Amino acid sequence: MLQLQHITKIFNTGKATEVTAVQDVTLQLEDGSYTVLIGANGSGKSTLLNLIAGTAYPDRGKMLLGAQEIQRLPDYRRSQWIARVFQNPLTGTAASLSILDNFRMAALRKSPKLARLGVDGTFRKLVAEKVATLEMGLEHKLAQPMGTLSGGQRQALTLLMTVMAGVDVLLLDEPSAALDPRSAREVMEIANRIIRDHKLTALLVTHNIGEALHYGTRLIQMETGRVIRDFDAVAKSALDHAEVVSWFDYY
Ligand SMILES: Nc1ncnc2c1ncn2[C@@H]1O[C@H](COP(=O)(O)OP(=O)(O)OP(=O)(O)O)[C@@H](O)[C@H]1O
Repeated sequence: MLQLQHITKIFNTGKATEVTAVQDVTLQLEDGSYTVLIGANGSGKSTLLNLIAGTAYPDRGKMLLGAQEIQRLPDYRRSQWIARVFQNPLTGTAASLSILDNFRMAALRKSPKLARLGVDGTFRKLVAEKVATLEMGLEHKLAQPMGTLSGGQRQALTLLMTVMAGVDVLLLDEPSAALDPRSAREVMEIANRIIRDHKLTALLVTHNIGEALHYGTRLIQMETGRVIRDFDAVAKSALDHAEVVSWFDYY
């Protein structure tokens, strides 16, 4: 379980531009849960993801992954448990390296043992098998540079790499926002399958209300750094598009 206890993040403390991006947020993300986070621009969603990933540290509060306190651990230490997929398909993978080499790098992040595995045929076979499950035909293109693939293909492979690296928590930061509608749906479906099959604890940030309603087991809304709505799976399933859009009418 990932627990956030009274997490607060303030930027530009003491200056005229001071802003409390995340304010006293307490959340428990159960193992295997899939939480969708929505909120207007500037409501603190990305900052919250940064605080969980470790690219920013909270000013106040505690964060626990299982029994371990992680709020002061740098991102590269947390990356063995926590992965993040960004909006831009170019982020997170090396464009000039082949698909296979990108998988090797992802494995290296997790464990040098896996990287040793990476130099023999077993690893290639394992990657080919996993890539085949995407049903995009990419298992025949493992030597192709990542940069030559479409955005949807890159996002799908990025998701797969995070799982092969054996993480527990997956942060999805508008992963479909830069994709055409068909690729967006494809990537969201792949993410859904991966989260379910690998029992990941997932947190998705999206501005797409359709996605927010269709995916996940919980829906949270942030406003000015605070969690203002929190719906479990049952309450979420009773929501409709118009109602969720109305939550933004204030703006
Ligand atoms: N590095 C920073 N320095 C100063 N202020 C920041 C910084 N990062 C975020 N903020 C401010 O914190 C607040 C929350 O921003 P954040 O990016 O977390 O919102 P968001 O909900 O992710 O927005 P969006 O939907 O536009 O991505 C905003 O007022 C923003 O201007």
